Amino acid sequence: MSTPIHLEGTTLEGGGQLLRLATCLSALTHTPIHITAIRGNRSGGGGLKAQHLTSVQWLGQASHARISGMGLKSPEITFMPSPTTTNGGVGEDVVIKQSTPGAVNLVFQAILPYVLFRGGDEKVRVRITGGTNVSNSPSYDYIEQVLLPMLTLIGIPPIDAALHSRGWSQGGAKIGSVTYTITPLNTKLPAFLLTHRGGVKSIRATVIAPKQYECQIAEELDVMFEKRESRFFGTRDADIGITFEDSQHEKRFYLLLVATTTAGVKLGRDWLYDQGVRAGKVDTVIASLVRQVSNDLLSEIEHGGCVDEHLRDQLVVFQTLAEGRSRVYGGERKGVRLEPSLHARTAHWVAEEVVGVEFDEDGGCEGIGLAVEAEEEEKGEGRADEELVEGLKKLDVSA
Ligand SMILES: Nc1ncnc2c1ncn2[C@@H]1O[C@H](COP(=O)(O)OP(=O)(O)OP(=O)(O)O)[C@@H](O)[C@H]1O
Repeated sequence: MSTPIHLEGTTLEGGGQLLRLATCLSALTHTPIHITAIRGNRSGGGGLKAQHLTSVQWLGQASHARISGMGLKSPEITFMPSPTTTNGGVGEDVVIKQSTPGAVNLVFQAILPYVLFRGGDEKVRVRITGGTNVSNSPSYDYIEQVLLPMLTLIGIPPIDAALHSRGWSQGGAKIGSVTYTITPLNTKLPAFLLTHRGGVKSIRATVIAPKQYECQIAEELDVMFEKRESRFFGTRDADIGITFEDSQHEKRFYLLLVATTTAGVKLGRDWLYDQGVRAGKVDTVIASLVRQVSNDLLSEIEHGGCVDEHLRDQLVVFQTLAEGRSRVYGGERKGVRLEPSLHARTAHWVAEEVVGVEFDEDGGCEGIGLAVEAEEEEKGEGRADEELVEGLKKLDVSA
């Protein structure tokens, strides 16, 4: 087996995304890696948290990897996937349990490319428990309204999302659960171009907050939309929808705004306010929530790019694995191209180190054209593995 590629975990963003992307690419391409100073740029000493352990453990089982260094707070791991191709997909039902409200969608982010590119004839239902609305991670609502439609736009078979219950880390930890139904790819993902944005044709607001504030938040949103209509929609008629859900706790205020363009592009921005509201301060919290999220969405619309800040780094893995040159236009300000976020630059770096692709300044990348393993089996290189599928069906991480 070749010497593992070394990745220094404090590079650029230096958080958990570096670990997730590196292990996923390693598992898919059978490339051994060694990551040191894991999450070294995070406060509290870094190292593996439960959510990271869950993802690495699942990918390790799926790729028959030998892993050393697994454990809570561990600062380094070596991940050595089996060099032999295995086939047969990951099974039809995958259940990943977290006993804390660790972000469901960061686990999903880690394993989705593996499920897609591993191939297989059957749809895969992935049920993950944990937090569905957790700060600094994609919420269930963002995944359902932004990431999944954008993946369909770039050529991934539509993925269905079903929310069984919400999971929160604030207002008393509550474990939620989600099922994503994924159709694995049956051939290489062709290169994609996300370069034409189109004009904004509709905006949808998703509000999750204590029931008694429903009317007040709706009014605040109405006033904001009226003031900013021409900045959002230009000369087009405004098409606005607001949905409200009771968050059932004073510490849970969430707002997501998603713009849909004439080219089918989705741009989203959100904020989870989970600090608790001091007596007499609820007006300020609601006003800040609406102002902050609408400012963020406006700035995403005004740069003219085809991805919002968060989606940009989440598409890097698909550019890397597609066949041919994919390009994602990230927008510009005052005639100057917008720099990718630190998360996006970190993802570029990881992909460059692990599989040798190169990202250019225009958001372009020649992908490696990863063959789905079902294709390889037809050529006689794969082998079915019932035992593995059984193991992956249930992963229960109670760390
Ligand atoms: N509001 C949001 N909406 C959508 N995606 C988000 C949002 N906030 C963060 N993300 C995405 O979540 C991922 C967070 O990665 P990051 O390394 O910061 O998290 P992490 O694994 O929790 O690690 P750490 O605990 O080390 O911060 C990135 O892909 C980022 O784009």
